[in-house]
Amino acid sequence: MPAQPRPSGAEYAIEAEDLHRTYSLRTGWLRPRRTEVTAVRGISFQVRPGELFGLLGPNGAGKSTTIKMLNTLLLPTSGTARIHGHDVARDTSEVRRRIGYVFGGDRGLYERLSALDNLRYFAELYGVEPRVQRARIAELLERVSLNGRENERVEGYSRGMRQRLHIARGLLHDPDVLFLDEPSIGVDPVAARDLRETVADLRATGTTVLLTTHYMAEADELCDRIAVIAKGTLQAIGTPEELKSRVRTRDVLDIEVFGLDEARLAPLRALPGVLSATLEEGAGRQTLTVQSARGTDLHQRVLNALSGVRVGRVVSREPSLEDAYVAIVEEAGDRSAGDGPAAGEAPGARTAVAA
Ligand SMILES: Nc1ncnc2c1ncn2[C@@H]1O[C@H](COP(=O)(O)OP(=O)(O)OP(=O)(O)O)[C@@H](O)[C@H]1O
Repeated sequence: MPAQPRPSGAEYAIEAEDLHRTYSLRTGWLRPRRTEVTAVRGISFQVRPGELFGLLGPNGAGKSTTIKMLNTLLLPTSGTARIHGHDVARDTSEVRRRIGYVFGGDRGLYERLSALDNLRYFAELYGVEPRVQRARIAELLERVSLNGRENERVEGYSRGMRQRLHIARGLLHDPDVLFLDEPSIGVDPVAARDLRETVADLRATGTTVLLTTHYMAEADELCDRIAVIAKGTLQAIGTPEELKSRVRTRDVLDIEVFGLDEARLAPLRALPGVLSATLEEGAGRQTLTVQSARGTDLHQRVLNALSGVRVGRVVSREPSLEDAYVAIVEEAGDRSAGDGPAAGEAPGARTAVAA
């Protein structure tokens, strides 16, 4: 749990109450018509001050839409959200004063300017008082480990350095709540580790963090609690350990395979005792993960079902947060459980097949 939450009059830093959001789209060219996409259908949760809270879910689950409603970029279609007790729709400027928003990727920094000039520019823009700017920028550069590199142009920065600069930018006005939307996307493993340290250090300042990520190891390491969203609704919420306990009664086999076609997963689904099978592709290799009820010795039967497929290492292991996540998302009927990179640091594609 966080060391020293910031004092606040409100019990919760973030409150979402039955949030809904529908997008209206114009489709068709000859005969245009309006269609509606409901991205978020009744999401409620609370985050305590100082908590590091993860929001996980497959592509299209509604994470970004939820964050945009919480950080005032989108109005909810119905429901309410509050930041430290301030309604996001009614007290917009007070909410904006209290939040910072950091998104992954390359947008949002001036390439031809140095890190220092970027921070000076945004400090002006965010109305940081001139007399506190200098000390604040120096403190943030140190906090994100960019001190000593602040006079270099951002165009020469690595992805990891840019992300840490993004975090410094998001903290310039000393927000109570920081939204971190996929901060480690496209960042190499070593830089991702540094980034995680930066995020973990935010705890010591009492900042509340809402983090979205597709990297389960990152969520497991960093988050006090995690909410899993699928199909626009909240499927599970709890500490990483609580979520993992949902699959504690399962056995997991990781099998390295080569050239496995998705169609070959069908016989695996049919095996008695198989609860799920996912195929992850990344860094030139495939890993087949099979979950089964504890005690069902599936090892040989799974290998028989893979006859003709080149098989490498086979590892039997304890269920991880990622296995819990796959189980939760599949229970929600979402077949894209593993969309995007998930287990390690390297981006990979996953195909989930519910048994
Ligand atoms: N501006 C928009 N107009 C229409 N539909 C949208 C818009 N933004 C999102 N959607 C739809 O709303 C649903 C939820 O999208 P959202 O971006 O919130 O999901 P997500 O969980 O953040 O996904 P990802 O992990 O891919 O970013 C999807 O079906 C998406 O296509």
